[in-house]
Amino acid sequence: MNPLSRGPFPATRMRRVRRVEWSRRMVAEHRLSTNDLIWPVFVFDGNGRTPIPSMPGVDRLGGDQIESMAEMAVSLGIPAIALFPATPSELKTEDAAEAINPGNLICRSVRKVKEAVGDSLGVICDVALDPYSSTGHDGLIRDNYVVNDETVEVLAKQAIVQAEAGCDIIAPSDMMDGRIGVIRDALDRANFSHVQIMSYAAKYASAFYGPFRDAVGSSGNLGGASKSTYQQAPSQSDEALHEVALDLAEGADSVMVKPGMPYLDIIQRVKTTFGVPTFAYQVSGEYAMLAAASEQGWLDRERVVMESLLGFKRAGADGILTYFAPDAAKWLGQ
Ligand SMILES: NCc1[nH]cc(CCC(=O)O)c1CC(=O)O
Ligand SMILES: [Mg+2]
Repeated sequence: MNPLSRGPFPATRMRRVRRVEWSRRMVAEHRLSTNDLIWPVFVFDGNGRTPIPSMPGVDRLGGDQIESMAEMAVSLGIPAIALFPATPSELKTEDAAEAINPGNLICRSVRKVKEAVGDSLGVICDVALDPYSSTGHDGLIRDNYVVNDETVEVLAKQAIVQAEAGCDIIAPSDMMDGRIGVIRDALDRANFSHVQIMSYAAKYASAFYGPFRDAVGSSGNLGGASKSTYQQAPSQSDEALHEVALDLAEGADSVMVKPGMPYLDIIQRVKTTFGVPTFAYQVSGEYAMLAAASEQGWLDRERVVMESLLGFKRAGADGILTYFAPDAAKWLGQ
C-alpha cells in the first residue's frame, strides 16, 4: 500500500469503467432486444380505431387495421403479438358462449393476421372468459362463486377454436386450477400438438389491470368485484413458485408473471428456480402510469420505458408483453 500514489482512496475504483460510453457498453451485463418484445393489441368489431382513454396512445383496432398492424409488427422485428377482443356488449352472456364461437371477433382477427403475414409473426390468444361474460369474471359463476372445473371445460373449448383459427400460442390467463393439463390434452387430441401454451402461471389480483378492463369493456360488468378467489394475493411469493411448478408439470411451454414492475422479485425467483422461458407482462396500469406522466412532461418517455424494460431483463425475463412494444422496437432500431 503506497499512500502517495493512491492517496486516501482504494485501488478499486468502480467509476473507471463508467468513464466513457464505449466502456459502459462493453461491460453491459443485460441488453434489451426487439426479440424480447411481445405486443398486446386490442381489437373491436368494426373498422377504424377507437381510443382507450385510460391508455393514452393505445387504440382498439378495427378489422381494416389488422393487416397493417401485423405488417408493422413484422417489419419492426417483433416476434409475436397478443390479441385481446373488445366483445360487443350484446354478445356478453352469463355463460360466455361467445368465447367458443369459432366465428368470434378474436378468431376472425387471428385469421386476418395469419392471412396477412403467416408464420412471420406469432399470434398469442388469451384464454379466459372475462371478455365474453356478462359478469366480467374469468370463469362461470354458480352460487356467487367462480367455479373451477366447469370453467375449465369451457376454456378447453375456447383454446380449440383459437387453435383452429391459427393461433400459435394459447395463453390461459384465468388462473383456474388444472386448466393447463386439460387444455394440453384437448389440443393434442385435436391434432394441435404443435400449438404452444404460455401460462399466466403467477397472476396476481391487481389494481393495475384497470385500464385493460376499460379496453375490453369488462370493468362495467365486473362492477368493482374482485378476482381474489382465483388470482393470487400480492402478499404471496412461495405460492407463485407452486403455481409455476404445477403449470409446468401439466405441460406449459412457458410461464408468465403478471403484473410486471411490482413483481420483479417473482420473475427472478421463477427464472432461477425453474430455468424455463419466463415472460413478464408490463400491464395496462403500468403503461398508463408511464404514458400519463410522460404526456405531462414529468418523465422522459423513451428513457423511462427503456429503463423499465431493461429491468425485466435484469430480473431474468426472457421477454416482455408491453404496450410500448412498437415504440421500443423503433427506439432499438435507431
Ligand atoms: N383474464 C383477462 C386478462 N388478461 C390480461 C389481463 C390484464 C392485462 C393488462 O392489464 O394489461 C386481464 C385482466 C384481468 O385479469 O382482469
Ligand atoms: Mg394455477
